[in-house]
Amino acid sequence: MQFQPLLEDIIATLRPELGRAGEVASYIPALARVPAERLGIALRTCDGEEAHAGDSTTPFSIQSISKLFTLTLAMREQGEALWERIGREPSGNPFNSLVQLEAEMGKPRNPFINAGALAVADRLVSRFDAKAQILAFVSSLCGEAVQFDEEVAASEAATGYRNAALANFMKSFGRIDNDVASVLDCYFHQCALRMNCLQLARAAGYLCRDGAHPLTGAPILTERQARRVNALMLTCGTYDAAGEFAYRIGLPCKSGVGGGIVAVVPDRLSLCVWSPALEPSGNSLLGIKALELFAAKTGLSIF
Ligand SMILES: NC(=O)CC[C@H](N)C(=O)O
Repeated sequence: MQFQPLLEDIIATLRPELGRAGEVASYIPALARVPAERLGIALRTCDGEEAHAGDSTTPFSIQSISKLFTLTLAMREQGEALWERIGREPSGNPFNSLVQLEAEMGKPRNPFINAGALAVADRLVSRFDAKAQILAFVSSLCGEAVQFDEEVAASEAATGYRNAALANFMKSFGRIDNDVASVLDCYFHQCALRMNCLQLARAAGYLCRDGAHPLTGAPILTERQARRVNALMLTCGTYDAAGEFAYRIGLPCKSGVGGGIVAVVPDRLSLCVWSPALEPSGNSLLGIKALELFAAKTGLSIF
């Protein structure tokens, strides 16, 4: 398949829609300043072929896409024990919702909502210098040094009242071991990783290769674990829009409020789209359309 002209065609088709609809996330002040009129797409196949178009090398804040990488680190470290603290069911609620946590005694529904990612961050903070580990891991996956955007991390820390509430609430149920401040610091930094579409398409490559490192082939996860991360992405990776994503796109996806979405075609390729204007559930509006076009034009889907 000729991926480069296909990606260029998707960008050309959607470019006229830039700036027309959706809202850039404004609840994190540093994100509100990102221009909405950006659109990039990149992919990397299992054989190492790459294609990219539009704003595919412009760095952005990966936000909740980071939940993929921290979950992977925690699965590597903890194996099945991780699931004593975190569930595996879609929440059907916004990513930062508090409502289920009380009824479910502080056990988050899944690792991709904020509460779940905070519980994962707690596991990582217990084990090692979590921020350094995350940077080293993600840099290794994409083969380039990635950095935290300290301005975004500070901006989240200054306004992250809901995340602080979620972490404190879980702590009150005895489900967070470390002090809340260090768990939040880890979480705000992982969300503030700055990467571009091409780096993310590379970094997510282990998910289309049965857990093998995208560049070296070394095992990152077992085949079974990789399959399970894909299952969680499909059911929980795009919050309360997961059903709509499965219906329209049919691929495991993980989104972030920075406007990025990573998608996986198992045994074929990993891809990333980016456009900062979001629909109401916090997923990139044109990112969804780009993935929908990609799935329609290639016929690639898990169904
Ligand atoms: N969905 C997201 O990308 C949310 C991440 C964001 N940092 C938050 O905690 O609200």
